[in-house]
Amino acid sequence: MSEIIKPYRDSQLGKKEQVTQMFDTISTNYDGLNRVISLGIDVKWRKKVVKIVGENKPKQILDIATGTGDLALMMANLNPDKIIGLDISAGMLEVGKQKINKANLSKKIDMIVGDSEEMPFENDTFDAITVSFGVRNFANLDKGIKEIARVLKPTGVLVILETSNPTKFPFKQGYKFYTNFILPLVGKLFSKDKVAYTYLSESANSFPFGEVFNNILRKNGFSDVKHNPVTFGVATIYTARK
Ligand SMILES: C[S@@+](CC[C@H](N)C(=O)[O-])C[C@H]1O[C@@H](n2cnc3c(N)ncnc32)[C@H](O)[C@@H]1O
Repeated sequence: MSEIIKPYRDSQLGKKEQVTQMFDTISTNYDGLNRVISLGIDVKWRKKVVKIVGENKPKQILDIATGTGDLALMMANLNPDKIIGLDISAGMLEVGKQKINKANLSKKIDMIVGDSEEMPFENDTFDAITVSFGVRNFANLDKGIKEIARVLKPTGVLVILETSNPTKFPFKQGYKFYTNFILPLVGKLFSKDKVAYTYLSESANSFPFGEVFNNILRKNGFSDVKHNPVTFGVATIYTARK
């Protein structure tokens, strides 16, 4: 089992509490910094996720670790009956709710505070579940994935977008430099939480990706697991069924 990466080295709090505190703190400038540090490419990746979800014509969608709701908002174009965005950080959800109200989508998208590892839903509730840049922040990854399997319908689809590490020269070296030096520097200069972007890059560097993550999905209740690296492997889109 790999080392558990937490945001604050000096804090006695567990990962879950630290992650909640960190995202609450950075919530108001999360969107702006997100676009900058991903050079805007995250929008392209999210579109791919929406396309896969759309192929399944879902009526009930759950976006876990929805944050400020970017993916939930994009999935409204699929015209499902309901989208629920769930997140552990009330601060991130507050920013998301403002965007949803502005887009006049508050009847279509509900934003609720909740923990991916213990969700307030019946078994077999959702036709599609998405998680973008959320799973590497879970305190207990196995528990979170099992819980997703529980609330997904037997016919449903899980789509996960998460950072991964390019394995080929020169992208591997370029990405390491970017995440080890540029990302923490941008965070130190512009974020309200000086260590947040160091945590985000450390957690990205240590997250199990590709076939290793596929096996974590299989072990916790999923089959038909596929993964598709995007932009030289900087991120990966995983799809799976129960
Ligand atoms: C990097 S942000 C991603 C937000 C959004 N999905 C996006 O793509 O921009 C990670 C989010 O995961 C949330 N999170 C972390 N652990 C969680 C948990 N156990 N349950 C629900 N949300 C969680 C954080 O609060 C944060 O909003």
